[in-house]
Amino acid sequence: TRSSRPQRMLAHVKRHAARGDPQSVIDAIDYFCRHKEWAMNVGDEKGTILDSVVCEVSPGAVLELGTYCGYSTMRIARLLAPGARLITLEFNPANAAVARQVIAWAGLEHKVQLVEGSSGDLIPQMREKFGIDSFDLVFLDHWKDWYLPDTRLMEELGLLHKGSVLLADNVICPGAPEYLAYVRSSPRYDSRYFKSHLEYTYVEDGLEKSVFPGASAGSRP
Ligand SMILES: C[C@H](C[C@H]1O[C@@H](n2cnc3c(N)ncnc32)[C@H](O)[C@@H]1O)NC(=O)c1cc(-c2ccc(F)cc2)cc(O)c1O
Ligand SMILES: [Mg+2]
Repeated sequence: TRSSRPQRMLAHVKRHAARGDPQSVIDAIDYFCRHKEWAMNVGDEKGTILDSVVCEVSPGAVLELGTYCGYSTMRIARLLAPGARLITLEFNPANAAVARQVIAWAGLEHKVQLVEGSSGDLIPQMREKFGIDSFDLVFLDHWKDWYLPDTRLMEELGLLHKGSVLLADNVICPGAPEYLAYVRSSPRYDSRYFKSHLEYTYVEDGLEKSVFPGASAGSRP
């Protein structure tokens, strides 16, 4: 049967990127998406904003929702300190299979735990299955109407601590209006919008960075 776009992207990586060189894998995917076939990676423009937030937070524990082909997984993992961990969740098995190979080609598999399944099912298992107490950084890039329920779930499970940072892709395109309204209005978050463009296009999009000041915030009279 005909190959999928993620499979063609992986073939392009294997042909043009150097094993063990994350930047060359990132560059190969950006080239493929800009000059051959558009794909929904966070991309190079929003990717530099993601990089700057990762460097600023220098997280010990990161959660990514929506791996897709592993592009943002690599952008984050390549910047992590030794011993820091990135858990990424992907519920489409075909996408997960491509992402595993992309991450391995970049030589980052020892920093990344890719788990197949739905965020709604897996987030409640973070402690028992992965020994994670809380996350310093969460990158939300899965179904856009799951951003809010999953954020509420992480709050309720105590997976966010004072200073935890939520970084959400696509808050304009395709858009996550309920999530935006929540993080921008809730006294529980200090939220800031980083204006950019939809990956590989001139359409407006951006990232919303929301810092969780702590469970006590917003509950004081
Ligand atoms: C949702 C996808 C990304 C991946 O997320 C996995 N996923 C989902 N829900 C869950 C879950 N609940 N748990 C775990 N994984 C989960 C899925 O299988 C995809 O592989 N991302 C997008 O749809 C996306 C779309 C666009 C886009 C923009 C303009 C257009 F004209 C067309 C498309 C841009 C972007 O930047 C995106 O990020
Ligand atoms: Mg996205």
